[in-house]
Amino acid sequence: MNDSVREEYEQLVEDVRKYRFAYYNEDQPLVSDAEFDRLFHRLEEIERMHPQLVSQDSPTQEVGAVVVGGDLPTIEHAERMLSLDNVFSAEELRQWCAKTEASAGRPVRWLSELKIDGLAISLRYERGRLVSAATRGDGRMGEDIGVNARRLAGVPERLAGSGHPARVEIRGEVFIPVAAFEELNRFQEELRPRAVEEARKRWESRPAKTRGDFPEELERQRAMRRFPTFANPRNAASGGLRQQLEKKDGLEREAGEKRLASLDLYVHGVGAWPNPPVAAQSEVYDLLSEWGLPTSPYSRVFDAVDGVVGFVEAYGRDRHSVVHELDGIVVKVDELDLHEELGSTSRAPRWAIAYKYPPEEVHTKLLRIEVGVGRTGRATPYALMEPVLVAGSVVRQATLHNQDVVRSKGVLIGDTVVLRKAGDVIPEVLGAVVELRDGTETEFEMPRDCPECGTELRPMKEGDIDLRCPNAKDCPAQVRGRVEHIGSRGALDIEALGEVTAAALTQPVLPSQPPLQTEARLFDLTLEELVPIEVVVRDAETGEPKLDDEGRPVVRKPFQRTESVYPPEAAGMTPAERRKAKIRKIPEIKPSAQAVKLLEELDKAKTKELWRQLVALNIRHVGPVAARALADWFGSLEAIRAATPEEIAEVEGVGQTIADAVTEWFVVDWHEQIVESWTAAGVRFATPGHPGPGAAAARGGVLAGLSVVATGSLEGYSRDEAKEAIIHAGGKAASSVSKKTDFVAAGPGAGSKLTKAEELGIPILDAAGFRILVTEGPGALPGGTGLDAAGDQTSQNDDQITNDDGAPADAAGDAS
Ligand SMILES: NC(=O)c1ccc[n+]([C@@H]2O[C@H](COP(=O)([O-])OP(=O)(O)OC[C@H]3O[C@@H](n4cnc5c(N)ncnc54)[C@H](O)[C@@H]3O)[C@@H](O)[C@H]2O)c1
Ligand SMILES: [Zn+2]
Repeated sequence: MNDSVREEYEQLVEDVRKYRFAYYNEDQPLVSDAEFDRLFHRLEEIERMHPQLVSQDSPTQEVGAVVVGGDLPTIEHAERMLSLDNVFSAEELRQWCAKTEASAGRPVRWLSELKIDGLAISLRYERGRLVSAATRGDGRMGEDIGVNARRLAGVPERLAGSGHPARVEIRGEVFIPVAAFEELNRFQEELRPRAVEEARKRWESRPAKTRGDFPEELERQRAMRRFPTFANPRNAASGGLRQQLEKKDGLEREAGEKRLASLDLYVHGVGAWPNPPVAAQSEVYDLLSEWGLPTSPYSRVFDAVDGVVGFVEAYGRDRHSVVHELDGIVVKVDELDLHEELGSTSRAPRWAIAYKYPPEEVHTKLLRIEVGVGRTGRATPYALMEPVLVAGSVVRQATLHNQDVVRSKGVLIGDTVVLRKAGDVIPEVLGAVVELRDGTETEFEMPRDCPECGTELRPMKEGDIDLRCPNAKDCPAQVRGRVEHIGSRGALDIEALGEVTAAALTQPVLPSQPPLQTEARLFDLTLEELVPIEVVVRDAETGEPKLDDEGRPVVRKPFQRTESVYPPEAAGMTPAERRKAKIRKIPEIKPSAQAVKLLEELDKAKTKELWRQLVALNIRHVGPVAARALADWFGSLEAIRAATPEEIAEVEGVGQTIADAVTEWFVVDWHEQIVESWTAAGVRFATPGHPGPGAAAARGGVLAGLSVVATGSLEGYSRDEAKEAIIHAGGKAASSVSKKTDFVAAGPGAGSKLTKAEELGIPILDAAGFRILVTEGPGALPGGTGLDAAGDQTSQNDDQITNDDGAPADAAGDAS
């Protein structure tokens, strides 16, 4: 063996010891579990290759924590508590099962259980009475957590039933269920303002002359440290069980009580019980359950390994359907006589194995915090991290929402942070690994000015946490957002106008003056303007510029292509003449197909429906549904502009919020300019043939005064089309069923709205009935109008349909 291996080995031993201590004794992991497992595996590998290295005190021979020197007294286990060996793939699992069956010399039944991500405890019962409770510790000695364990719901003071052994150690896992964990963190949050208030009281009780100003910010930060957001349930459970409540008082005591109350337990084994009256581990569980101990409802026994692998795969897909966090599956030989026969190593039994799922929580480095500005001007800080694989995808960016969230997470730039994929998709920074700081980390400061246009950020309303860039008119980020929105499917649906094109038009590298400083000139764009544009290619996910091999941003020219053509002097020459004159083709810059398409599509968009034009104006709250209602009622932008807020609010499907937003929109100069220049460019802000405001109702539309709910999928109508048909017929397209609803049209997939309608006795129509209703009116329905059941003809404006974002989530794709 060479020196470098020895060196690596010694480093590994040292690291594993250090990480274990931090993890078990301080509930403060320094590396992620995946990283720890990797190091541990490497250690095992080196020892397999160089057995002479293995000494008794190698970490591979030990169960885990060091228990001496802590705050709690220690207790010796009657039988050692062991850890488990790991496998990381179905392949390794099958190999392990095959090997185990070979050692057993006969087929084995496999008990498969969820591996609970909690901490192991041992409950010692003598003749059915609880005498002590301890953590696993180093396997021989554990910490005495009897006082707290006695308060867990799953720990009976006396076992139920009879025939209890003289002595038995019941092993289990203490954990915090996912739901309780979320509640616990909410509780911690609620304690913080209370802590600040207490501090304020103490401050007020001091003589006014000496006390100075109340240090509110300082107290807020102190409260954050006293009642932090827990990063994961396992560590919160471990600390919760090992806390000494009697030493706490006040809010700390309350927090401790809450934490203890959030703990739960499943038992999964026994120790120091020489002759249990059963033959299988699964039967042990039945017995424990009869004794009143909580066993896991998720365990299954399989005759063949395929069943086990299926179990592993099923929970791999469905991890979040379980009440607790799990980090793997534990597979145990069910037959107890084989446990004896197979025995254990000094660290783990040979009759059980833990299959570990890939991690969903990882550590990575927080490189920078940047601030993005969106369509409505909101400034959102987001974390840029060293790329890391979590739950199957590479993550490098996560939103931090606002400056308060950054502060409450306590992360500094340069920190090692804990990253999790929440709800399986959205990456979330949970917090920092404070112990790994080296002093070079810096605090994030929310920039004073908009990073895109330099205007000072401010809250729009008093008390708003979010800061916004007030420069709505020509902040490039906001213009880019609005232009992209104009192209989206819920607005003018312009395929060539996606995010890259929007960026090219509003924030190009070249020319230095972007073609669009606001959206006013959108319909005046010319090929000549488009062709020279150069834009930086940005990562769709992070918004960061993509870099080439030499670290320079990748720049594209989406609107130009190069074509080789003969120069003008070659005009009219034959190929032979050109050859003779040595005239070659020269490259010439031409508009790309993308440029041509964009202008064509823009041209077509000018005469699209009025409601689409309204959505394209980016008026707050005016999304497709509200825009349709406005367009149907007023028939033109001119009529909408001429209306008072009261008149607008009276339109079915529109309420005061939208009405105010619309009226306020017209007051702004540069908004008027948009309307003017779009009109001049040929945008049609009117529905041809519309007879004027209130037409449908004035015409006495067939549904005038009636409220209709459409639910489920109605053949021949999309959701929006169904609403549109109702509004068009002069009716009110309501989104929830109430006593005021006159008809419910229900197709396949209709859920609670249909049930509600049945309960209320509201007439229910299928797609065919709905078609008759919206075209010919209720009188034409087969079997009469059904209006007897629906008394109220003057349904009110009670459910206005607003959409804060003003658009559906799907934006048009970018063809470039
Ligand atoms: N991040 C770090 O720095 C760090 C340090 C040390 C250990 N760790 C992590 O701790 C774990 C290793 O510790 P370990 O020795 O406790 O091993 P382990 O967690 O891999 O497996 C053994 C434990 O699983 C528990 N368990 C859960 N459900 C069970 C069930 N149904 N049946 C039987 N046992 C069940 C038992 O308490 C048992 O002691 C690894 O996940 C490792 O990544 C992390
Ligand atoms: Zn700005």
